[in-house]
Amino acid sequence: MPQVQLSAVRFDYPDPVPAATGLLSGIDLDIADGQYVCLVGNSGSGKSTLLRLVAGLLRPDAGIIRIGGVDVDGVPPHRRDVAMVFQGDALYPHLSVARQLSVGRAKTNARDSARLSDIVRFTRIEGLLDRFADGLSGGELKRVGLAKALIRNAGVRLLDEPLSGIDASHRQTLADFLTEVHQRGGGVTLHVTHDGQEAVRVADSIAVLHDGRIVQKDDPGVLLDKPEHRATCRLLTPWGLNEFAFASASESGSNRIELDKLSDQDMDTTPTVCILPQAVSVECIESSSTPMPANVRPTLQRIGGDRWAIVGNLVRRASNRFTVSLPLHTHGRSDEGDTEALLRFNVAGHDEATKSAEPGRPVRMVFANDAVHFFDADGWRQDTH
Ligand SMILES: Nc1ncnc2c1ncn2[C@@H]1O[C@H](COP(=O)(O)OP(=O)(O)OP(=O)(O)O)[C@@H](O)[C@H]1O
Repeated sequence: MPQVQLSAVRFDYPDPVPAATGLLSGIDLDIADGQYVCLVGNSGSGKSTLLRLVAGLLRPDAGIIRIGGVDVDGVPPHRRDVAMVFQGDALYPHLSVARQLSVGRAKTNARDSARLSDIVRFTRIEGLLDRFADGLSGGELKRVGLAKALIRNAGVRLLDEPLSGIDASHRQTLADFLTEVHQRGGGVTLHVTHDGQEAVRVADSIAVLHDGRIVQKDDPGVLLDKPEHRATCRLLTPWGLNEFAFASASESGSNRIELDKLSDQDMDTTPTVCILPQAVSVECIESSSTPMPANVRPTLQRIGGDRWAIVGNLVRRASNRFTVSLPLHTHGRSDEGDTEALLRFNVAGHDEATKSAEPGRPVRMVFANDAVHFFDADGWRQDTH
């Protein structure tokens, strides 16, 4: 039963980059036996560090790590039933790839040989078996490192960015192979990636690491429908996420919400509104109407109980991608006057109204309730709107 549990795990390197909370400041993560979990987070958020803690290459400052229900504090890496693929894989430079794959392995039986040849085929390293590690490209090293880890047949597979540096045409096959290895081998796979879309494709469950904690762990569908933290939204919708500062709601409640430009310094300290680009339709307001004036603050308006609309000027369309500009005030700097700030708003529309929209005209974008998410100043979901 190689389930993996981290409880209140804290870790900082001895000379940490100054941070308010520390690198890993209280990780709670529960991975059941049989689960394929992707850990997503920004670069530098501590994903590789977390894998190293589970592997036993680092020791937590506080908290407990259990593998198969057993506290593994003080248990060395080779006694933890884990196999790890590192980002920059460490291979022996003076050994052929074929020898690297057999290092540390007892004599194989027929079943092991069949497994080995599957791994060699799916990682596409047949042509590399006689080569030495120090002559391999980054992508080739990655595939050999992956093969070496998978051959170990451990109960816990720790994969650090296993698909980065792999050709686009091979990524899907290799991703499918990783899930197949997981299904056949059982146990736990913990796969680190900064690519939210990769995570959605391969994982049973996605854990989002932000600010030293796991802010959400759930089925990919749940994360996409109900992101509990804006980090989830940002990581799982890296392209085309429309994010604004929440400027104000009207007195009558929350049916009209004024938006503002989200500046880089306000990214993590102000209430925000995220609008997903999926399932948005763009309607022409009137073919003869002139573009919207620049001094109108963009307003998100509820239309009916389950849809929202916002008006902007269509500036460009390419295939189904639209760029709509919203004239914005500069957030919090009213003393500087109404600076016209244009924001690109990308949508993916498919219906007839969307197809007839022409650049240079005002348009109304309409989206369903579940495409709009509100977050408080600390980034947590607000369901009151
Ligand atoms: N040995 C070390 N000593 C000191 N600081 C380190 C060490 N290794 C990593 N760090 C720092 O700890 C932070 C987290 O690093 P880590 O590699 O865990 O992040 P990551 O989320 O995996 O990033 P990426 O996605 O860019 O690989 C980074 O700021 C990194 O510079």
